[in-house]
Parts: sequence; C-alpha cells; structure tokens
Amino acid sequence: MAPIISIRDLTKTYANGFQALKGIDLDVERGEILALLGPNGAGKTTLISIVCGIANPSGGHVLVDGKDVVKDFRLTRSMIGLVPQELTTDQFETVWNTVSFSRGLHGKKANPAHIEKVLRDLSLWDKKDNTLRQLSGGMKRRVLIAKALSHEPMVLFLDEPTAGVDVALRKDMWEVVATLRRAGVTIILTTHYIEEAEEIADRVGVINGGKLLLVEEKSTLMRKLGRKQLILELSEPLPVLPPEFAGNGLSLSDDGSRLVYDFDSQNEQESIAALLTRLGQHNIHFKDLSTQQTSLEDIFVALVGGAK
Ligand SMILES: Nc1ncnc2c1ncn2[C@@H]1O[C@H](COP(=O)(O)OP(=O)(O)OP(=O)(O)O)[C@@H](O)[C@H]1O
Repeated sequence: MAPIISIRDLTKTYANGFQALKGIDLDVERGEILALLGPNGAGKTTLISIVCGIANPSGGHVLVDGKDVVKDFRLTRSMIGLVPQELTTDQFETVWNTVSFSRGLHGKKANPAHIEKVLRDLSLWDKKDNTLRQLSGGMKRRVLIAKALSHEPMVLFLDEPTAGVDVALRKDMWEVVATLRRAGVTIILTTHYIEEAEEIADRVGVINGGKLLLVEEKSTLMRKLGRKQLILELSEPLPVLPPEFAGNGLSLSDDGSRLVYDFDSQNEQESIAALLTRLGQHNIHFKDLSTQQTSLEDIFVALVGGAK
C-alpha cells in the first residue's frame, strides 16, 4: 500500500535566511509508530509544521494520502491530528465541550457517538463533565489527544508527548499510544527521550541540523549500529593479555580476572566462535560469560555527535 505520508526533497529556509530543513526524504507507512529523534533546533517542529500545513515549504513536496499539503491544504489538514505540547484551551470549559468543539473547528458535523468513543478509549469518559482545570496533568494530556482525534484523523502527530512529565505519567502515555496503534492510527512523535523511542516506536528517524541522518526499523538500527561486549570471567587470572590477542577489541581487566571483547553485532557468531576457539588453544579458560549491548542512546549520541 502507498505510504500515508510521502515527503520528497523538502527544504525550509526561514525569512532570516536560516535553512532549517535541507532536503528531507521520508515515507511514513500506514499504521506504524515513527519516532523522530533529534536535539534542540534539529528541525523536528519545522518538519511537522509543514506536514500539518502550518508552515510553507521552500522546496520539495509533501503528500498525505496522495494529496499535496499546499495545494489540498484543507483536505490534508483534516486527515491529521496534531497534539501540541501545551494545553491552550479554556480551563473553565468541560472536557466534552472542548473535544466536541475541536471537531467543529475542522469543519466536521457533530458526532456524539465518535466523541464518546474517543473519550472512552482515553479513559476520560467519567471526566466528561469536569472542567479542564479540575483535571490532573495526565488527564489534561489525554484531553489534548482526544481533541486531536475528534475529527477522525488518519495520522496523529505527537509533539514531545511526555516532555516534563513524571515517570508514571510517561508510562501511562505510552499505554495510550499503544492503544491508539492497535486501533490503526498512524503515529508520528517527536521526542528527546531515547527511552521513549526505544519503548514504543516501530521505526526511528534521527534528525539533526535539518537533515534526516537515518530512518530505520528500531531492531535493524540496533543490530546495524549496536555494538556488543562479551565479558569472560576467567578461571585463572592472567598477568597480562597474551600478545597474540592484542588489538581486535580484546582487553584484560586491571585485576586480570576478566577478558572484555568489543565486537560488531553484525558478524557476532563468526567472531565469537573464532575467539573462543583461539582462547582454548592457548589454554585460557573461563568460568562464566555475559554480554552487554549498546542502547539506542549510545547510538544516538554517536550519530548526532558525529554529524556536528
Ligand atoms: N521563524 C523562524 N525564523 C528563523 N529561524 C527559525 C524559525 N523557527 C525556527 N527557526 C530555527 O530553525 C531551527 C529548527 O527549529 P525547530 O523548532 O524546527 O527545531 P526542533 O527540532 O523542533 O527543536 P526543539 O526540540 O527545540 O523544538 C532552529 O535553529 C530554530 O532556531
């Protein structure tokens, strides 16, 4: 099936001459959760604003379900729900009215059954008559999502959904996102939290300095760029690392009790098997072994650091 969002050679130069996007190509598949990771000023908000029709591109184009976001602005905007970071709605309005009104703003006819479903899905139904100021921070965030879903969009953008919230609320939001995904909504979220991308995304895009450095399946990314460490607890400590094992990622701990092998996770089988055989041939035996893997965070820091 054709991607729900198709971005080609997208550029954005602001009026002051600053180039915020430098040729972005990206396809978003239907039903996936894509996390866009990037440091402050990377261009994430600019990219989302263009897709949502809030900002104009300087070059390139964006299609949402095959329709151009500039030429068919109204149509594409109606297919998108945008969840901003801050609640800007009237604090004295009820949850029901706020969410229903939002649907009207998108030019959709009233549909109480849909609003009820959205509120129930987000566990807001028993709060429908509460005013927003009576709600907890977590419930307010849910109202933002309910508003964005009020007009039945195909795609939901979440801009930093858990910025500045506590751990319990963050986990709660991840649950909400997982529920929406099961309902078939395509979700694109921006985040500073690598743990968030690691936890909920199917694919991860890394953006920095207006460029999309990569976009990959999370598991492929970990496999391709992740490095692993094999730690061997030796049966007998070694005074020094034998010269024939020097280099190639092998090192001996200061007390001589452990060998640490840094290896590329892509060709792990071959290299580990070869190493263990070689160690055995040199009468180096071990009593235990364990492995450690780089996190997405390590990968991200390496990528963004390297791009500067
Ligand atoms: N209206 C504007 N005029 C000039 N430069 C701008 C304008 N809006 C944003 N920028 C610049 O464009 C770059 C990208 O900004 P953007 O808000 O897209 O980044 P971001 O990745 O969303 O960052 P953050 O995580 O801090 O929100 C930044 O350097 C920013 O200062």
